[in-house]
Amino acid sequence: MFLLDWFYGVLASLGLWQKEAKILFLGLDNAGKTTLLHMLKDERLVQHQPTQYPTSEELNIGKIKFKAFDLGGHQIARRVWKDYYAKVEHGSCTVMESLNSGYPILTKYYLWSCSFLQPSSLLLAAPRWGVDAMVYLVDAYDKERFAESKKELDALLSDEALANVPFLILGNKIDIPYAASEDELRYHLGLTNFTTGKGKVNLADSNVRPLEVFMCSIVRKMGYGNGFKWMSQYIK
Ligand SMILES: Nc1nc2c(ncn2[C@@H]2O[C@H](COP(=O)(O)OP(=O)(O)OP(=O)(O)O)[C@@H](O)[C@H]2O)c(=O)[nH]1
Ligand SMILES: [Mg+2]
Repeated sequence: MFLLDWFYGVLASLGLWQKEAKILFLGLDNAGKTTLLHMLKDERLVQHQPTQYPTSEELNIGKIKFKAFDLGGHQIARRVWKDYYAKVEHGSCTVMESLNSGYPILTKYYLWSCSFLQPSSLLLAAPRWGVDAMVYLVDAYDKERFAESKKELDALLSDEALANVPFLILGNKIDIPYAASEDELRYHLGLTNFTTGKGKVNLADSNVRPLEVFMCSIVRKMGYGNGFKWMSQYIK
């Protein structure tokens, strides 16, 4: 069973062995979310079109269940991020899906969204999920967009629905010369005093949300493994 051994090895090396987790990949468009997802899934580097519609990848082998949602990072896609991480609240919150756009849209957003998205046909109920961990990707080379990325990150960090969710911030593309350093990225994202420490840091009794920055290059297969290992200690 060489293949299975190899596969267990990959998940174990990422610290995801015997964990069952829903992980959301967010970040601006072009940050590298889909590239990362596919690298985790089958270690293949594939060139992707910008993600138009939410996709999920599920891996089930033995006791491991690893489900990742990749929502796309362009402007319209960002509106539905919340639908994917908000916890189920009392009663049911109606989430609708426009078949045209592929995006589930909360009822209250629906009216003002529709002229943009022009949904025509059936509306389907879609579930809402809580998430176990958040992976937020930033293109460390694209310094002009740090402010935009910070704005979206701040909105996520201040959302009560995510109050206790561990955040792994990945500064991607460090293979490109002049990409930002870790300190630079931390500074521009306003995280200088908010990261909780690498390695094993027990935050269980502290009510502090685990948050850390790791630099990586997905195409070089480096850096993100340490980030996932760090994150996995906080996934129950
Ligand atoms: N140099 C370099 N390029 C990368 C790296 N990771 C991803 N890319 C490139 O960045 C571009 C965007 O990657 P995607 O994975 O499609 O980005 P995304 O976050 O899914 O973007 P949206 O789907 O638009 O939200 C692609 O051209 C990738 O090949 C990296 O580590 N280094
Ligand atoms: Mg994508």
